[in-house]
Amino acid sequence: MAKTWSITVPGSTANLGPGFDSIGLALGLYLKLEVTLQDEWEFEHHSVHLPEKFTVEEHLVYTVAKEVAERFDVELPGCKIVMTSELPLARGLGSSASAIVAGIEVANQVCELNLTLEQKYTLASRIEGHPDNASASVCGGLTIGASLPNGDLELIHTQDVQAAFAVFIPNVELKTAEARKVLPAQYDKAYAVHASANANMLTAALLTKDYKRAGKFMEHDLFHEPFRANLIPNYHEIRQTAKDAGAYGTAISGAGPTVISLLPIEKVTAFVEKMKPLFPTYDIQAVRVDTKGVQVEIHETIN
Ligand SMILES: Nc1ncnc2c1ncn2[C@@H]1O[C@H](COP(=O)(O)OP(=O)(O)O)[C@@H](O)[C@H]1O
Ligand SMILES: N[C@@H](CCOP(=O)(O)O)C(=O)O
Repeated sequence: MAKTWSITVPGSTANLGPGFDSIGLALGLYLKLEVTLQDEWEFEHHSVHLPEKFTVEEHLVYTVAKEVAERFDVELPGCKIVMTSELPLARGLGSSASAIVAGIEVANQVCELNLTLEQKYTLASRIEGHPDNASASVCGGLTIGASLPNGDLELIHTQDVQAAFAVFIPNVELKTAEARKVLPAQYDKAYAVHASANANMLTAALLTKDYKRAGKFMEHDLFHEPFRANLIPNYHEIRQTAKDAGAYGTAISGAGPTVISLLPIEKVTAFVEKMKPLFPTYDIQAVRVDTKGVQVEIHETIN
């Protein structure tokens, strides 16, 4: 019997404004892998949204799968991986986190590790460096995470999100590592207290489904947006235009340069149509919330 694994990983948006490095939301834009066993590692990329030049040894999916196999002290067999993706790279839609989650799932399947959801999101968050995108890609829905001093990750997640989102994806990349360099090393006490109060309000509003208020606090981040705004094309114009067209609020998606608006479900289609001619160089899409997280289908064929 030969096995093929079909692995589907959702992309994600992180932060939603002040939920910096903690809040993630899985989006219905997917990275897909078809995995078969063979002697040597090989990747085939079938999408404009995937790296063009790469070596197997530097490929994020491979390096993560290898790291996970080594951590569990098992041999990683050779694999052929055919990938397609709806996630543009370095746009703030969690492509790196989805590749990390994919690498963990590849190792989980081909090495028969039987990882739990908790092991997957803990590993993915450690590798990515923050739990927001990684947890959302593993669990689906809305995730709120925090690492404890001993390295454990506490996560609350819910699939119950009754609001709509639209993304404005510009045709430029911004590497997350670059967008993290502009952030201050420290915050003044009063500033941090204010920033954290805004994050608390965002979280409480999201969990009580008070989306109007969630939108308001999406626009009151003090942790990262004030320092990144200049890196984000049309940041102020999009926020204002989106608000005028009925969005509850708009924030940088992850580290940018995409921005994301939160809207009442019934308004999202008209909103997107209204925005398209106003920002013609952007790919503007209504995106649904993914509620499943990473998914695996196993197909067995007789050789
Ligand atoms: N499917 C993938 N396969 C291999 N590498 C990937 C994949 N997706 C993302 N990456 C790597 O992650 C980088 C983008 O990561 P990052 O700057 O964090 O942006 P993003 O906001 O999209 O996560 C890409 O340039 C590429 O090196
Ligand atoms: N919390 C991180 C999120 C980065 O998300 P990405 O999709 O841009 O990788 C940050 O804001 O740096």
